[in-house]
Amino acid sequence: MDTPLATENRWLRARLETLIETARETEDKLNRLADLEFRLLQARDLSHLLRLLLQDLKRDFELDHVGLVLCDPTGDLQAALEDPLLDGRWPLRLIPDAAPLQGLHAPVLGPAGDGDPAVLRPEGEDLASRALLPLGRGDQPQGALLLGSNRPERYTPDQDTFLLRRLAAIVSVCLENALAHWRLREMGVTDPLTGVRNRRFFDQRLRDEIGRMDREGHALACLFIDIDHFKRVNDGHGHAAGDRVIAAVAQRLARHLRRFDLLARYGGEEFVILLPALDDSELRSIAERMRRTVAAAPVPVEGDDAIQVTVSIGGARLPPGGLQGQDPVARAHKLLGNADHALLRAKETGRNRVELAEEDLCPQGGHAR
Ligand SMILES: Nc1nc2c(ncn2[C@@H]2O[C@H](COP(=O)(O)OP(=O)(O)OP(=O)(O)O)[C@@H](O)[C@H]2O)c(=O)[nH]1
Repeated sequence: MDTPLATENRWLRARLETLIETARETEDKLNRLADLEFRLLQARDLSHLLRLLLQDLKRDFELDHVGLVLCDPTGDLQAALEDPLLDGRWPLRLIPDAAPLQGLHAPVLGPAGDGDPAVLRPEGEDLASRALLPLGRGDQPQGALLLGSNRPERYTPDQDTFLLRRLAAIVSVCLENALAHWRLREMGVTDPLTGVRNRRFFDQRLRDEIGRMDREGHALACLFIDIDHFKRVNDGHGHAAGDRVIAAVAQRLARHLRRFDLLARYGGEEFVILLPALDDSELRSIAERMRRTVAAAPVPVEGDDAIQVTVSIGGARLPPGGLQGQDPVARAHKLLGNADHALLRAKETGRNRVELAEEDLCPQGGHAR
C-alpha cells in the first residue's frame, strides 16, 4: 500500500506532466501562429493573401470553417477579385457598407448565437463553436473573420483573446496593403479619362495573347478605332467637350466586348481592341456594330449641347498559327501595322467606315507609326 507521501508524489508528477503538455501545445500553437503571420506579412498580392487566410489558416489550425466578410464601398475589391488570377471559389462575402457588422467591436468566442450577424453565418455548416474577429482600424469594423470548429470546447467565452486580436490586426493591415498595391497597379495601367486600359497594358497583353493563340490554336484580331474629325470637336466645342466625347466613345465601344476582349486607349482620340478567336466575318460584324453604336446618338455635353460623332475602324487578323516561327514582337507589329493601314483606308475612303486588312498589306511587318 502507498504511503500518503507516495500518493501525493504521484499526483504531483501527473499534474506536472499535464502542465508540461499544455505548455508544449501552447508553444506549438504560438509557433504555427507566428509562422502564419510571417507568411501573411510576406504575401505578394490579394490572391496570395486570401489563399493563406482561407486555406492555410484552416488547415494549419485544424479549423472546420474559415469565412471572411469585407466591406467594399468602392467596388475595388470586387474588381480585384475578377482578376483572372483569382478563381472566385473563396468563402468570401463582399458587403457595400459596414452596417451588417454593427456591434462587432471585439472578438466574440463561444457557440454560434442568434445574435451573430447574418453575413457571418456560414451556409450549410452547423458549427459547435466559433470566433468572430472584427477587422479594420478604429471603431468601425471594415470586415470580419470567422473561425469555426465542430468542437464546442475549441472557442469558449472565457478564453483569452490576445492572440486572436493580434492575428486580426495583422490580417487587417495585410488586406489594406494588398488593396493599396492593387489600386496602384491599376492606376499604372488604366487611362484616367475613359477608365479603359492604357497603351502600356495593351502592349504587354498583346505579347501574352500572341503566346496564348499558339498554345490554344486560335486566331487573334485587332481593331484600330479613330474618332472622325475630332479636331473640329475641340475647336468648335472646347477641350472639355472633346474629353467628354472620348469618354463616351469608349463606353459605347465597351458595350460590344466579350469578357476576354481587351479595349485600350492607344493615344489621343484613338482606341485599339484585341479580340481572340474570331473569323473574318465575325470581326467585320463586331466592328460594324461598334461603328453603328457610336454614330447612333449624339453625345450630350455641357449645357444642352450634344455632338454627333462617328468613328473609322481598321481591322486585321492573324489566323491560327499565323506567322508562327517569327518572333512575337514582329508578329505583333505586323498585326498592328495591318490594322493601322486598314484604318488609313477607312479614313481615305470617306470615314465612318470599317475596313479590314487584306493579308500582307504591310509586308515589312512594321507598325505604320
Ligand atoms: N479633348 C481632347 N483632345 C485631344 C486629346 N488627345 C488628342 N486630342 C486632339 O485630337 C485631335 C486629333 O486630330 P487629328 O489627328 O488631326 O485628326 P482628326 O481631326 O480627328 O481628323 P481625322 O482623324 O482625319 O478624321 C487633335 O486636335 C488633338 O489635340 C484629349 O485627350 N482630349
